[in-house]
Amino acid sequence: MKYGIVGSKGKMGREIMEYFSSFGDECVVEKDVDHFVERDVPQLIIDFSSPQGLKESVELCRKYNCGLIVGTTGLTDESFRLLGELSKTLPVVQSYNFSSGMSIMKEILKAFREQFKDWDCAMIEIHHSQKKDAPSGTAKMLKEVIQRDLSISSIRVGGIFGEHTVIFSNAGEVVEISHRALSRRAFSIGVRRAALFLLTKEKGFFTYEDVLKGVDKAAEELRGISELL
Ligand SMILES: NC(=O)C1=CN([C@@H]2O[C@H](COP(=O)(O)OP(=O)(O)OC[C@H]3O[C@@H](n4cnc5c(N)ncnc54)[C@H](OP(=O)(O)O)[C@@H]3O)[C@@H](O)[C@H]2O)C=CC1
Ligand SMILES: O=C(O)C1=N[C@H](C(=O)O)C[C@H](O)C1
Repeated sequence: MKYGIVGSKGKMGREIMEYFSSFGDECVVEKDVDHFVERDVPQLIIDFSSPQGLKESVELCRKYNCGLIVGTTGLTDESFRLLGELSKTLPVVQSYNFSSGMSIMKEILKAFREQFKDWDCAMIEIHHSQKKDAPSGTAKMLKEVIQRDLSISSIRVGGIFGEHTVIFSNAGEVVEISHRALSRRAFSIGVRRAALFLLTKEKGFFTYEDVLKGVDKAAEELRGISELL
């Protein structure tokens, strides 16, 4: 596939380019703050930049008439308004966490949140020291899943790729539900799944859970990508 990346020189941008190139995918548009390269027309744009960068991604999607994958966190109401507008005519996949383990953690929390309703609850998220936003996008997303008010502690240290722990405790016990990314590959694998899903859609707003539900094995085999599963 031919794709473009906004945030191409960033940590995730470089990881995605490396992973996608192992499938023969071609990055034909690169965009950063002072960098723009256009080698061909992309079939989709991938945004791992900043809320400001996302505005540029939306403009690029209109220019190339192609879909958008958004991994950027710290999005504002205005960001979601722009994505909602775009999704009326083109497909958009947005997620604050493209790892499949995090989708499973969300399912676990959905299944058990009711049983923990009388327990205290708090969250800790730990990321590398260069991360700009706090709390992380994933922490905000998990808070929505848990459906209650809780405190989130954010730690920024070293090169940690991303750790999220939800703690339930009462006077006598503690239950912790944790996810830890062991490398950025955990995210880029999900981004490529989302890209293959996006290419089958004409328009609409989708989450990564929609991608996981909608990935059709037969269609994947037809495209020769069954090694992804
Ligand atoms: N959803 C998910 O699964 C994941 C999400 N993320 C999120 O992805 C985003 C990027 O993370 P990461 O790669 O670590 O960050 P980096 O700071 O390493 O990279 C960000 C990149 O975006 C570029 N950028 C920033 N603003 C603009 C703009 N206005 N226009 C064009 N380019 C811009 C920067 O360009 P320049 O260098 O020129 O400033 C840089 O290359 C963050 O929001 C992070 O939270 C990260 C990992 C997983
Ligand atoms: O900035 C990061 O690195 C990450 N950001 C995402 C977030 O804010 O939740 C996802 C992941 O934890 C890595």
